[in-house]
Amino acid sequence: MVKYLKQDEAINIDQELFNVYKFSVDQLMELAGLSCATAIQKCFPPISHQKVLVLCGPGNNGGDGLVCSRHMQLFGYSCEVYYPVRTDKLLYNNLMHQCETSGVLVSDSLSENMSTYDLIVDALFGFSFKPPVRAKFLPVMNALKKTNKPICSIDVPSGWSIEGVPDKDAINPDMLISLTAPKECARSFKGKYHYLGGRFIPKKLEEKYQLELPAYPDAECCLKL
Ligand SMILES: NC(=O)C1=CN([C@@H]2O[C@H](COP(=O)(O)OP(=O)(O)OC[C@H]3O[C@@H](n4cnc5c(N)ncnc54)[C@H](O)[C@@H]3O)[C@@H](O)[C@H]2O)[C@H](O)CC1
Ligand SMILES: [K+]
Repeated sequence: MVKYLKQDEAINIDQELFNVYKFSVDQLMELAGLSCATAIQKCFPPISHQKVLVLCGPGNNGGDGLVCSRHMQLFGYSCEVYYPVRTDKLLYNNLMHQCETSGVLVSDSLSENMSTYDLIVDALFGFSFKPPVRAKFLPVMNALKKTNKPICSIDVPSGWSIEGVPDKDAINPDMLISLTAPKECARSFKGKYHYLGGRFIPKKLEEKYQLELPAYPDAECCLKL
């Protein structure tokens, strides 16, 4: 059985990938975002889910969302990104520029009416989230709670504490793509599709943390759990 990670384990693995294995954040984010776009394409193809809203938060989970939207646009979706709190770093400025020059509309104003979209991608918060949600993100979290459109969460359903059980009024995504390995809270996931993505963990690191990752088929970058 694949291991479910505690918050500090997920953070330590991430740090080890950067500091010991010398990956750059750009590299891992590109692989993570591509694996998310690929998994989404398998479950919600563009023919039936053309118009997509990608909600991007202030950290690397939001960065995965930016990358994911660019790949989804290439796969034939029409993507719009809601990105309210931006990090003024070269990586994020470049990711935004790449989105815009790929035809993805990036905006900092929220369309309250999510019913015009066929699919919502939730890239607001990942494994570094600490509840409760801060004021700036309450409107988008409330809109997400209300929508009846399918939600696909990247790495963690936003608003869920990483190790606990979700609140009664928490979002209930239809799809979850766990990156590297599922986090403890993913045990409460009741949606239809649970995928694993982020196929970049060296064997030695997998063994050190006893991740027990399932074998990805062939050259696939994601896997249905
Ligand atoms: N090893 C991997 O699997 C990789 C995963 N990636 C993705 O990176 C995120 C984790 O990124 P990180 O920057 O550490 O944190 P988050 O995106 O989860 O969020 C931090 C961000 O959010 C703010 N924040 C925290 N709590 C709150 C709150 N209660 N309300 C509002 N805002 C909050 C905080 O201040 C930061 O700004 C992981 O989940 C994956 O998606 C990498 O892309 C590649 C390696
Ligand atoms: K998320």
